[in-house]
Amino acid sequence: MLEVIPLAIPDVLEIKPRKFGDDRGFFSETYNAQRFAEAGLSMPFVQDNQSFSAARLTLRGLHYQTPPFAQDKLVRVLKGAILDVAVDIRHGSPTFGAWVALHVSAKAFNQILVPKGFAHGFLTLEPDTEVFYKVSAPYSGEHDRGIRWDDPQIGIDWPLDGGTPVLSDKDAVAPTLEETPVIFTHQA
Ligand SMILES: Cc1cn([C@H]2C[C@H](O)[C@@H](COP(=O)(O)OP(=O)(O)O[C@H]3O[C@H](C)C(=O)[C@H](O)[C@H]3O)O2)c(=O)[nH]c1=O
Repeated sequence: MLEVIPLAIPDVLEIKPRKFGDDRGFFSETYNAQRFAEAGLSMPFVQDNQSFSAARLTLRGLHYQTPPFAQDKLVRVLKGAILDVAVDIRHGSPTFGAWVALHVSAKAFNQILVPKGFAHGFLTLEPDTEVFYKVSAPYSGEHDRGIRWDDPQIGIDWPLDGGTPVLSDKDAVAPTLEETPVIFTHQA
């Protein structure tokens, strides 16, 4: 019922729920707490988010919330496609400052699980892209933090093809990882 594939940073997972197709179309349980628990994923999702980005090359991120409002995120695309990126910001992690990316799209019907301790962002690859994601802690504006999408020390290879990303004012002035205090530490 659930395919779980660790990415290059194995804490970050690709998830593929089962899809039941028939003459009408398809049905899928896109989230099932029991199935997730059976796969060792028992984070308690408490909030659903949805964002719509009209322009291709809209870039949202890199974001995270500080404890006690740190969030695990289960991200999928209802319409269009994104390159979804997770950056390990756990001090002491062997992959601290490293990033991993996954193409997530309505067509692929895949999801990405980004755990606490990672900064998260995505670049839309098509216009009118709609992203839906579950988070394991409620929003808290005062705990909402960002890191530069183009931090040279992280070096994310965003597929901009020479284009300029559409950014929020907040994301345009985010600090670098180096300028960010220690918030998460790696639990070996
Ligand atoms: C995230 C969030 C935002 N808001 C309000 C705050 C702002 O007035 C407005 C837009 O927020 P923001 O510009 O932070 O939205 P995004 O740039 O899409 O941020 C999100 O996108 C990146 C990819 C993430 O990983 C985070 O989930 C989240 O930070 O919605 C809420 O009321 N609740 C929320 O949970």
